[in-house]
This record gives sequence, C-alpha cells and structure tokens, in this order.
Amino acid sequence: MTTTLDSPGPGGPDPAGPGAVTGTAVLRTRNLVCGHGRVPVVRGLDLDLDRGSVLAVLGPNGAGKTTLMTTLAGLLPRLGGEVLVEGQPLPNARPAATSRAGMVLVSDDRALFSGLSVRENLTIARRRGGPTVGEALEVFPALKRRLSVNAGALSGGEQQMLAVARALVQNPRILLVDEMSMGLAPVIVEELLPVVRRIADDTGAVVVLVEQHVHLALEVADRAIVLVHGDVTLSGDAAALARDPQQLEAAYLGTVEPAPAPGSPATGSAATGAA
Ligand SMILES: Nc1ncnc2c1ncn2[C@@H]1O[C@H](COP(=O)(O)OP(=O)(O)OP(=O)(O)O)[C@@H](O)[C@H]1O
Repeated sequence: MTTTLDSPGPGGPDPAGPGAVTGTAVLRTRNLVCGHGRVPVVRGLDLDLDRGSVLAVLGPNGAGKTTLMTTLAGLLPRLGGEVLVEGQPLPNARPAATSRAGMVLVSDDRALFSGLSVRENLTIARRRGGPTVGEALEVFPALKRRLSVNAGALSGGEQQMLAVARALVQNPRILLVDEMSMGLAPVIVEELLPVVRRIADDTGAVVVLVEQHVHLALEVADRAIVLVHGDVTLSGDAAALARDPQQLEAAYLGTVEPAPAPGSPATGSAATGAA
C-alpha cells in the first residue's frame, strides 16, 4: 500500500507518474528486491532520481533502509529487479563496478581508517579527475585544522565530516548517505545535513539520504519515501510531507489511507513499491 503526497508546484503536475521512465534519471531502480540470504526485506522498489536531487529515505528501525543502501552500493546481492545508472544496468553485487559507475556509500559506521590522518584518508580515496583534497575541505573548513590528526582521534562530528569529504573526493554521481546523524548531537546534525543539499546543488550528484531526524531530512530533501517493513507506505514532495505530520505518522505506523484508485496515477512520485 503506497500513498503519495505531492505538491505539483507552479509548473503543474510532474509528468512522471510512479515508475515512469523519464529518460533523465541518473539513478533508477525497477522492481528492486533487497534482502539477506534468500529473505526479502525491501520489495519491488521503483525509484527515478534526477541529477542534483535529494531523496530522504525515512522509516522506523528495521524497515530495510540500510539493506537498501548496501544493495544499491553493490555490497549486498539484490534478490530481484534492476538498478540503472544513467540508463546503464549495473551488474549484481559488484561493488567495484558500482563504484566505477559513480555510486559512493557513506555507511553508518563511517568506515574510516582510524590509524591514518585526515589527509591520508582523503588522499588514498581520491579519484583522478575528482575534487582535490583541498577542494573537498572547502566544504568542511573545520577539518583544515585537523589534517594531520588521526581519524580515530576526531570527534564524532568531525569523523562524519571526513566520511562525507572522503566520498566527495571520489567524485560521486550518486551519493548514498546512511544515517549521517548516528551518534551525533542534534546541533551537529543541523549543521551537517544542509551540506548534503549543497553537494547536490553544486555537483549535480543525486543524494539518497537515510535519516532518523525526519524533519531535518525533509528540510534538505526534494522528495522522500517512508519505508515500513520493506514497503513504501508514503512517497512524495519533501515540503508537502513536512507540512503533514499526521500523514507522516500514519505512514510510520502503517495506517495510511489506500493509494489513489487505478486510473488516477499520483504524479511526481520518486518511488513506489510495486503492487
Ligand atoms: N546481516 C543480516 N542478516 C540477516 N538479516 C539482517 C541483516 N541485517 C539486517 N537484517 C534484517 O533486515 C531487516 C532490515 O534491517 P535494516 O538494518 O536494513 O533496517 P533499517 O531500516 O536500516 O533499521 P535501522 O534504522 O535500525 O538501522 C531487519 O529485519 C534486520 O533484522
């Protein structure tokens, strides 16, 4: 059961209905099934994400958000469906090929080399043709003073900045950010999340953002989906979702109204769960 909540905006409804092929999507999934072993966790997910757009993936614990991100990154084999980058299907469970296609994951454990300095962490990750270490640090000036400090000695907020800066030097076409706020004080999260928006705006990267701070995430995202037990229970324009906390709460609880009747497709959906 999927409900959509969209604000058509001044240009009228988004012509792309759920699952529509717009021809412009940088990241597209079709009937994507993710899971562990043979057990499906996320079922039948269709996404169409255009250049420079930010999608917030919301949902309660255990909904399948990390499973989705890990599968998109090619670290977990998908159980069904397709993932396409700029129209090119990605091979299944091939992280190197996925990375070459421009997909970069900032995982919730940050996965830094704790015994290496900030500079070393960035230098070894840098991809030729991508932003320089100096350019990446322009996004996080606070790290400039910490260049020779080992990653393991940084504060949680600094480690998260480094994890995102390390993703930036890989020149992502698609940036997957899994729970940036994990273990961070809300005041730090409020500083970090807008950076994600800036990255999408400045570099044109698609950003997929898993976040528990729902309202902060909706402030920086263009669109959002709510995943519950692996199904999309709500999808739509982030600003519209932010204005409707009751609908959001109902989606989290799995008690949303049924999706619009067949023949009246909801417009502008970033995502649907296949029926
Ligand atoms: N390695 C694993 N092997 C088997 N099942 C797993 C594994 N990791 C997660 N799961 C199961 O997959 C489901 C989705 O977990 P996932 O971590 O993707 O949810 P999540 O939405 O990211 O939750 P959270 O917000 O708590 O991080 C859960 O039922 C979880 O128990």
